Amino acid sequence: MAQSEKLLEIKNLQQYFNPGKPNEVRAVDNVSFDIYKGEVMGLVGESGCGKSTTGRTIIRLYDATGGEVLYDGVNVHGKKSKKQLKEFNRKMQMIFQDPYASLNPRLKIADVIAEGIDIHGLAKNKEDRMNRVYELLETVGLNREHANRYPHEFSGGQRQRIGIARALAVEPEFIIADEPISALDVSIQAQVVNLMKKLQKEKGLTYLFIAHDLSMVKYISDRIGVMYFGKMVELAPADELYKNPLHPYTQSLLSAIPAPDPISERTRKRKTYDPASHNYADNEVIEFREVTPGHFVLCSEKEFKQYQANSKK
Ligand SMILES: Nc1ncnc2c1ncn2[C@@H]1O[C@H](COP(=O)(O)OP(=O)(O)OP(=O)(O)O)[C@@H](O)[C@H]1O
Repeated sequence: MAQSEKLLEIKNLQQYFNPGKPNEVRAVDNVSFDIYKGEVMGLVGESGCGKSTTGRTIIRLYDATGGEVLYDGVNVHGKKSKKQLKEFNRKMQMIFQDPYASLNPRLKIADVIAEGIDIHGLAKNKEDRMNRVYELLETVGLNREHANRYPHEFSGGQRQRIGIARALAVEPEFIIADEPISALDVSIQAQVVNLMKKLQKEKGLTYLFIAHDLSMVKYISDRIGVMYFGKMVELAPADELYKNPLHPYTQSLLSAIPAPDPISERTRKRKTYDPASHNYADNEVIEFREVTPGHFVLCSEKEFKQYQANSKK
C-alpha cells in the first residue's frame, strides 16, 4: 500500500439534517481524516452513527453543510463546471448495501453495467460496449451468458457482483462500498470481500469500506476509523486497532465479535459503552489526538496522557 500520497482529505466535514430546527440531526459532526492512494480505509460503527452519510457526502450525493472534501487537492463540494462534475462522477463510484434495490429491475444486466459506459462515452461502438460488459462480467466471476438476464434472476451474492461490475465499468479510482456484504448470507460474505480485495490490488483502487461491525473489515482494511454518534472516535492501522483499542467504544465493538472457537466464545465478555463514563468537565477540550504515530483517538488531554502511558507498556 502506498501510504504517502493522499487521494482524499476530509476536513471538518459536517452534515446536519434540518439544521437549526428542533429535529436537527448531526449525522456527521466535524469529521476529519485522509484516505491514501491505493489503501482500503474501513469505516465502522453501529447503525445510525453516520457512516453512510459520511460516504454519501464525500461522493457528493449530499452537499456538505460544513467542511471540505479534497480529492487530489480539489474541493469536491466547491463550484464546478459540468465537465469537472462528470469527471468526479466517473472517478468516484459507490457500491450499495442492497444490490437488488440499487439495480433497475427493468434493465438487462448488460444495460445495467453499461449505463456508466454510455454516460461517459467510454465505448467506441456497440461491439466494444458489449465486449466491455462481457469482460466485466468475467472480472467479477460471472459469465457472458448473464448479460441478457434481469436482476431478479440472480442471487444476492451475484447481484452484488453485478453492482461491483457496474462500478468498475467507468474505470474509477475510488470506490465507496457502503455495507456491501451486510445483506448477504454469511457464507457468501467472504467471497464478495475476497473479490473486492483482489480487484483493489489488481486495479490499484482506493476504497472506503463501510461496515457496522468489526468482524469482516479486518480482512480488507489497511486502516479503520470508528464512528459514534456522528463523530470519529478512533482511527488506526487495522492491526493496531485490534491489538490496542483505546477508546472504550471501540473496545465495546471489538467485544461484540464472536470468538471463532466455542471455548473462547463461552467465556467472551461483552463490554458496553457508556458515554457518561468519560466524566468530562465542562471546560475540557475533547479533540481528535494522535496518541502514537497514526493512531488517533477522540479524547481529553487527561485521557490522552493515560492512553500514551498505556501504549508504552
Ligand atoms: N436524509 C436524511 N434526513 C434526516 N436524517 C437523516 C437522513 N439520512 C440519515 N439521517 C439520520 O442521520 C443519522 C446517521 O444516519 P446514517 O444512515 O448515516 O447512519 P449509518 O451509520 O450509516 O447507519 P446504517 O448502518 O443504519 O445505515 C441517523 O440518525 C439518521 O436517522
